[in-house]
Order: sequence, then structure tokens, then C-alpha cells
Amino acid sequence: MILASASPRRRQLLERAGFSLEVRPADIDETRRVGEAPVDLVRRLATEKAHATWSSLGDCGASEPLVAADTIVWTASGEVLGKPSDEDAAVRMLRELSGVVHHVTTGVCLMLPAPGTAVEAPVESSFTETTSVRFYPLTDEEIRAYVASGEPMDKAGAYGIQGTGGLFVAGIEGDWSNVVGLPVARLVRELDALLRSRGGAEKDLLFELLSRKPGDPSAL
Ligand SMILES: Cc1cn([C@H]2C[C@H](O)[C@@H](COP(=O)(O)OP(=O)(O)OP(=O)(O)O)O2)c(=O)[nH]c1=O
Repeated sequence: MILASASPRRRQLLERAGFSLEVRPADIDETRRVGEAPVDLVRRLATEKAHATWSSLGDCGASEPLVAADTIVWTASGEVLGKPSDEDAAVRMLRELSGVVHHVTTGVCLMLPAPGTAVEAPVESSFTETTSVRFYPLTDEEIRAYVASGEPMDKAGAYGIQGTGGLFVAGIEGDWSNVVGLPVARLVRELDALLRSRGGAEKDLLFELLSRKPGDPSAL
């Protein structure tokens, strides 16, 4: 499978599920449009990343499935928190998340080569998944110590639930891997559905992944 993302977390999540990956990050403008809802934003950005990488593959396109994603954190008031631009921005974001529930939404876009010939338009689908996360109240000292560790700087909302940022988390509702950057269980089901709708899928992808033994070749 082609992963149109530079995120090492997404790569690890997919490899752990049994996929073999070719990493081809896309470079797009991630600016939010005026009035754009958080779920619309991530779906649009995931689709733009997928299209950018697909076009970079040249006339023949891809011979395997492609996946792109975008993750944001957003608050009850609809404020969107992307990756912090600097340490002060990270401190401001974490103060905002302190003691409250926020949402993490990942948009995912899947593309498949059309059956038979690569010159036909690819088939694609996109979806969003949202997880709610509740933080313990944080002191300014805790926030500053965490920001100084460097962990928040490349992560939406300025924390990593998979790292020491997990120590802020009082509760979570929804898929944990979605917070890390990719809702893998849903992705496999959506990819299965897309493979079936395109035709030519001989086997069930989920079944294939579940049947793998340690050391078996990767699934896609
Ligand atoms: C909330 C949260 C986000 N993140 C990460 C996932 C994403 O990598 C990042 C959000 O930025 P994204 O723009 O979604 O992704 P990216 O810039 O890392 O990679 P690319 O644009 O090439 O696809 O934040 C965590 O790792 N842990 C968390 O708990």
C-alpha cells in the first residue's frame, strides 16, 4: 500500500496491522477555509493529500491502494488546534485542553487503481472518525515541562497520547489509534468495501490480516 503521509505514527500503526508500505508524503497547503467545519476540513485535506501523491506517481498511477489522512484536535467551541507553530502556541493549546473534553478527528482518503487499466480514473472513498478525549486539569508547570520535552511540537493539539502526553488523559471515548493519526480498524473495513465495490477482490482483507502468523509476508 502507498502511504501519502510523512507521519511515522501512521506508518507504525499500518505496519503493526500487517501492511507493507511505500511512503510517499504529499505537500499541500493545510489552511482552514473561513467557516469550514472541523470534519469537512480533515476530509478535504486527506483528499487533497491523496490526489497530490496520486498525481506525483505519473501517467501510470499506482498499482496498489493509496491512503492519506489528516488529524486535528478541536474544542467544544469549534476552535481547531493543528500542529503548534512554536512553544508558546503549544503552551496556549494545552492550557485550552486542561480539564475539559475535546475531540480528535481524522479524515482518511483511500484511492484504488481502476480495474484492468491504469489509464481509467481511480476509484476513491473518504470518511472521518472522531474520538473524544478528556484531560485532567493541568498546572502551568506541568504544561511547560511537557512542552520543553519537545514531544508536542509535531502533533495536532500539542500532545501525543501514545507518549508522555498520555499522562494528561483522564478518559477517552472512541478509537485510540484514531487519536494517534489513523483509525486502523475502520480503515481496513472501508478498504475492504472499496475493493469489493471496484470488483476483482478475491479475498476478504480483514480475514487475510487476522490470519497472518508472525513472519508471514505483509498483506497489501
Ligand atoms: C492528538 C495527536 C496527534 N498526533 C499526530 C498525528 C499526526 O501525525 C499529527 C497531525 O498532523 P497531520 O497534518 O495530520 O499529519 P502529519 O503532518 O504528521 O503528516 P502528513 O501531513 O504528511 O500526513 O499529529 C499524535 O501523534 N498523537 C496524538 O495524540
